[in-house]
Amino acid sequence: MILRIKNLHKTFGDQVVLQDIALTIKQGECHGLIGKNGSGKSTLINIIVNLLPPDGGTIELFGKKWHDHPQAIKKKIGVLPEINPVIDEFSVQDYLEYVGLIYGMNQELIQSRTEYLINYFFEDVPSPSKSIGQYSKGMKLKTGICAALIHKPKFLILDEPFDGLDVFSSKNLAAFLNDYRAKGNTVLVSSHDLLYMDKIASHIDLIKGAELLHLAKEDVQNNGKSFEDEISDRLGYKPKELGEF
Ligand SMILES: Nc1ncnc2c1ncn2[C@@H]1O[C@H](COP(=O)(O)OP(=O)(O)OP(=O)(O)O)[C@@H](O)[C@H]1O
Repeated sequence: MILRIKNLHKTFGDQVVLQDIALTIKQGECHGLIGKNGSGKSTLINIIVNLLPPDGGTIELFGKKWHDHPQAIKKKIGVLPEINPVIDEFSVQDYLEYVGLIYGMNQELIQSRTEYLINYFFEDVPSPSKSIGQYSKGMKLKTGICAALIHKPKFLILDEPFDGLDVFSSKNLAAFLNDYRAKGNTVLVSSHDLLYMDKIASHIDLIKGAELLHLAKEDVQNNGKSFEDEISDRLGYKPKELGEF
């Protein structure tokens, strides 16, 4: 088992954001986490990756709890959090090297992985003399995605990775994630992009009213409705009356 969550609760003040959440993710699955703005996707991801404490419940990654085995868990997961932690003063290459060194990788491996990831995710190789702070939002996002992958994590967790990528980069990321999963790795991705969720997810987890609903991908696809319509119906999306503006 890659991830097992039981009875998870989280409140901010008197706002219940996550209530009695259960989630099991097995090796080789790709879970798409979907929910409206403010539904709790980033809160759930932040709790899973130990950036935020839950108010109750248990979380096990690779059969281990965070407080017992923090280093062992960290080595096996790769994370793009909602707030992308790139260091603006570094070049893209230096930042990836820095992250690789934190994972204890040797220079040769860092260099070959950096080369591969930059060639795959970037249209042009970023200038080593240009700092990340001088790049666009999409370029920073790509740097964050590369950093999450540098140590080839067994469990990749990406919070809204398609939010800011151009169409070609989004297609490349989707293809990469499908291949990564096919190689036996496991993926959790939150996104509002239902097109890509349909393309990459083997399982769908919907946050609705602080609860997590689990949908089998085949059920969403096989009932005659489009993926988008099915998800919208499940979330209870009702178009607003336009009225007079
Ligand atoms: N530090 C905090 N203090 C108080 N409330 C918070 C805090 N962080 C999140 N919230 C609230 O928790 C709820 C869930 O927020 P979260 O960022 O997890 O939603 P989300 O589903 O990721 O939203 P989006 O799709 O807009 O990124 C929101 O109502 C938000 O205002």
